Amino acid sequence: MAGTTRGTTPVPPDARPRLTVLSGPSGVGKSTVVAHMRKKHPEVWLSVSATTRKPRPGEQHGVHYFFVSDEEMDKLIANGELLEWAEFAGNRYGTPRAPVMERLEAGVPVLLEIDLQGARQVRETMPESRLVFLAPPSWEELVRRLTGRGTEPPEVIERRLQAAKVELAAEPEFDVTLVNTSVEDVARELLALMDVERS
Ligand SMILES: Nc1ncnc2c1ncn2[C@@H]1O[C@H](COP(=O)(O)OP(=O)(O)OP(=O)(O)O)[C@@H](O)[C@H]1O
Ligand SMILES: Nc1nc2c(ncn2[C@@H]2O[C@H](COP(=O)(O)O)[C@@H](O)[C@H]2O)c(=O)[nH]1
Repeated sequence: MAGTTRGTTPVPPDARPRLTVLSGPSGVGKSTVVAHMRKKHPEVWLSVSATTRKPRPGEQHGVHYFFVSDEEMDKLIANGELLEWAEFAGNRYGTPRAPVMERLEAGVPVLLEIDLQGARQVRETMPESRLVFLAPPSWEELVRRLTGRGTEPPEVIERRLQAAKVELAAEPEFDVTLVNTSVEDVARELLALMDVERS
């Protein structure tokens, strides 16, 4: 499903970077922050998830997501190929396991951008991971961002906002909270947390 890092020398477990998980309600700005940080630090490897959601205009298979059918997702789950997976607002999403493990073994800093349910699964299976919660400056601003993005119809926005209430209540489960007031500031803080850049 994705490229490999075959040929690289494995880094001893103690010297490997911790897996970083970025979660937060839909529309808070996770993708925007990650795109900003990777412009300056493309060496941070962002996992490409599989999803049953239909592509938005401009989204490319293998770049933004692996867009799969329900049957293909069933197989990925049944074959144990996903590190975690969840149903979110009517679609399924999951993290392909092998590419993540290969990068970590090669000493590459790895970032997952996933929902709360996925973050909880990673906490269970990889307790050494760092869980970062991205919070909006306010509820009103979250609604403004999600609506203003213009990618979902009103009924989907409503589902995502219902999920957002649950996600916001789970903030204390995370190791760190960053408030997305400024994309530049949050990207810098995330890079510092990942030991990629000093703050
Ligand atoms: N700090 C910010 N200030 C103002 N607008 C922002 C900020 N960060 C992101 N946005 C805007 O908010 C909208 C949602 O951002 P984005 O798509 O990155 O959210 P997301 O958390 O990745 O959402 P989803 O979980 O649904 O994929 C976008 O239109 C983006 O430009
Ligand atoms: N548990 C997982 N959640 C994922 C994964 N990939 C993305 N996501 C999260 O889903 C929602 C909706 O994403 P969208 O692209 O449809 O707006 C958002 O919270 C993502 O972070 C995954 O592999 N596992």
